[in-house]
Amino acid sequence: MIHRPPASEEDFLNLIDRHFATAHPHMRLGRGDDCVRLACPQDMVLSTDLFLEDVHFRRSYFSPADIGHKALAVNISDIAGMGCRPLGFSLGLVIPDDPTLTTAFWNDLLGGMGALAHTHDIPLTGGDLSRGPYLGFSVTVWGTPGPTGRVLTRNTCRPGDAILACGPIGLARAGLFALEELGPEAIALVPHAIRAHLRPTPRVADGLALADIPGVHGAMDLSDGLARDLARLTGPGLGADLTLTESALHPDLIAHCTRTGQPALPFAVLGGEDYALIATAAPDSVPDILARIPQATRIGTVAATPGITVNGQPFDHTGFDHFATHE
Ligand SMILES: Nc1ncnc2c1ncn2[C@@H]1O[C@H](COP(=O)(O)OP(=O)(O)OP(=O)(O)O)[C@@H](O)[C@H]1O
Ligand SMILES: Cc1ncc(C[n+]2csc(CCOP(=O)(O)O)c2C)c(N)n1
Ligand SMILES: [Mg+2]
Repeated sequence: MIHRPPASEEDFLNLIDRHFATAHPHMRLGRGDDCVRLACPQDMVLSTDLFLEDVHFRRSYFSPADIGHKALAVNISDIAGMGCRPLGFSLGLVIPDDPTLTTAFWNDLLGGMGALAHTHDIPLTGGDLSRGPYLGFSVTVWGTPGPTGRVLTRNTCRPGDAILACGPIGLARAGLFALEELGPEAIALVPHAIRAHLRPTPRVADGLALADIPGVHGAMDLSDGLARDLARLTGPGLGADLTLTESALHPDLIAHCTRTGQPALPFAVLGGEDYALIATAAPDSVPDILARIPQATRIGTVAATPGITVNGQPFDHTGFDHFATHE
């Protein structure tokens, strides 16, 4: 039976129960009723993200466990981008009529998701499932601020603020392009880039640390690439002067760009799906930030006029947009 799709909704829900506990201190009443009853703190943040086959992932190079991990990881990353910690999540599933989506497949997928949920000690509080034209996930995750009660937002920086990044820039894009070109074979060439694309790590600890430093003015997670997300961080009327050297980029990104004959810096600035955090901060707080978050790097300065420059040159390409035809 493990090699066939679950036979009924009830079978599916039983499978979910095998991977996710029905009791947790955050739930006063767990899955099984019309609604979950939560034990919530007063101050919460909440976010929803879709994760769709052939838009966000492909089954040809994502393992089932990778799909489960990333569907949840990109959502937890939004909580991290607010400087908060996650508390729980719900899961919407769209499932095509496909004999290869066996119980074994779902066990692996829910196992990948469950392992990440376990890492962050967050319960699956409920969800919904339906037949549909292709495989898709809608995850809603919520969280709460850290001990200081501070939430980091966008549109809160001033000209002259430092721009910082926690996590590699552009690496996941190198992984995506290598996988799209070569399939799973790409792992031998650029293993870190492949992992960055398939298994992003939500940077919850970094976000909480940023929220704890008064000089930090704002933050967000980087999903559409610096070229598109920087303007969202600074808000209208401001821009970003980036100072980036190739030596600051990950060697796998350089290897991918060298092999495919393209300049590495623009590739990195366009890069999407890194789920790094970007933050703005008063310049005099940068040493404190770098001391407390050693993996953070300063990548530039907030400019008083809109637009992005990279090492003094205007950067006119835009990053990822679901509705644009070109990057
Ligand atoms: N269908 C929708 N209905 C209402 N609000 C939406 C809808 N889609 C997006 N939004 C809101 O628009 C804002 C930007 O959404 P978006 O999904 O681009 O978030 P993001 O954090 O910038 O990207 P990502 O989700 O990739 O991290 C969010 O506040 C989101 O809640
Ligand atoms: C098959 C395939 N084609 C293209 C991409 C690239 N991609 C898809 S969504 C996105 C931005 C983040 O998503 P969202 O804005 O929905 O949160 C990016 C960069 C991919 N991952 N897989
Ligand atoms: Mg986000």
